[in-house]
Amino acid sequence: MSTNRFMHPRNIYRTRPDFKQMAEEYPEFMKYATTGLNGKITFDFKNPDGLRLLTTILLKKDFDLDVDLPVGKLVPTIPLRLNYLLWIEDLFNLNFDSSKKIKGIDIGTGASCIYPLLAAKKFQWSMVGTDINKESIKNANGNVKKNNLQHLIQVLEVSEWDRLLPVTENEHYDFCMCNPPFHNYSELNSSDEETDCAKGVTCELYTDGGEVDFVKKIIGESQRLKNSISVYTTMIGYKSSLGPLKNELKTIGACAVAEAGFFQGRTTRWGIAWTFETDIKLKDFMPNKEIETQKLKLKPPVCFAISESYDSTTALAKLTELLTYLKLSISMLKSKTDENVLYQADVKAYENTWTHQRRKRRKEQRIADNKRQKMSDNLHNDEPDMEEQLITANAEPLFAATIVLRKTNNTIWIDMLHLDGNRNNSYQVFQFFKNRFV
Ligand SMILES: C[S@@+](CC[C@H](N)C(=O)[O-])C[C@H]1O[C@@H](n2cnc3c(N)ncnc32)[C@H](O)[C@@H]1O
Repeated sequence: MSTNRFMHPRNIYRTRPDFKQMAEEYPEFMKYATTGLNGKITFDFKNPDGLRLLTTILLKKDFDLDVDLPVGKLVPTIPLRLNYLLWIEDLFNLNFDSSKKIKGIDIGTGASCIYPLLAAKKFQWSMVGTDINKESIKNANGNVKKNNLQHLIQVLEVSEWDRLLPVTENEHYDFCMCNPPFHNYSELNSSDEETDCAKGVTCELYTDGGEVDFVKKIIGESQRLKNSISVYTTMIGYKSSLGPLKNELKTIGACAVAEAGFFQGRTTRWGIAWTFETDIKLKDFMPNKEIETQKLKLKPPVCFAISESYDSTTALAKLTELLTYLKLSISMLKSKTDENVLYQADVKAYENTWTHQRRKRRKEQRIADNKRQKMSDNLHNDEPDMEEQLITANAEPLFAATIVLRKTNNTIWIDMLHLDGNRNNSYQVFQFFKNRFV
């Protein structure tokens, strides 16, 4: 199923960019692309320099922005950045007159200064972008000047303990936004450890306590700032962070809370918005909801009882291990009604990981070695890659299902519900689980 249709309706990347036209207009594009016998252009998305060039071209072509993306810093994926900004625009359309001059803050603007640049150019919003990294601040300032946007964008260096407070003294803002470092430093392998921010991309993606702690600090500051900012928003990299953050917002008494899903290619990110102003309306943006209801109408369940040698704990551990092994994309589902449900998730497979296991293990080892090499070359980039977003955005999953682990009358069952995709794949994945559990 194409996930492009879950992009924001006004996202121009719902339609794939025309590579032929790009190659004609930007000859350097062909440095990283090849033309097949059928005339089809294939771009080398694995090349970090190519990805940087492609992003620069898209920003020029689609937004008339000249952006310098330095080596060793995050290359921002534009479809995702647009999805987030368009949701914020939706929230303003709900609340403000279109003539209102909007003022916003981007916490952690990065070397690209991508959100302020897009916000200023596309919507004419005034923006303050903050960051803790001196190199990023310098490059961000350079990008603002290059595009003559100094009248709309200000870039501020802040301390790592601050989020909003240094910006908001005596000033009212309409909104704030943030693409936080998602991961916790403790998740870094000790061999990869690189805690010094000056060294590059790691500090853009990692923070003490991960995104939950990072955003909790924003929430804490918002409790002090209250109506100094009309709409607080942030992006989230893990769906599991939504729960704890929404709980935190409940405890501090936010008047309204809304959430969003940003779908692009195989990558999903989430957004949360909150306000303390009683007359501000917020609205969820969950474009995949429609598909969730469609799924309920799908085929009857396929299930099997697992071997009695498993108890609830070992069955759950085994299932989690197998799902990780199969590299399925997983969205956890909460069971509201049935306490016998031990695990419930929507899973999707985009590559066949269940056949030719040995050959695949060797390939994986080679890829892992390459990745480690890249990391030490400081090219590691945890962003959803542009290939996923622009090319495989149209890819159908090979297999999709809801997987449930449940205990009924002392027997543990695995159900595969709402099977979708190729029948053969569904059958093979079913057998894969059955062979390992029965
Ligand atoms: C994931 S990057 C996002 C960069 C850019 N906004 C983008 O979307 O591509 C997170 C950024 O937050 C910055 N950062 C980390 N802690 C910060 C803090 N306390 N205040 C402001 N920025 C911070 C990092 O230096 C990094 O540039």
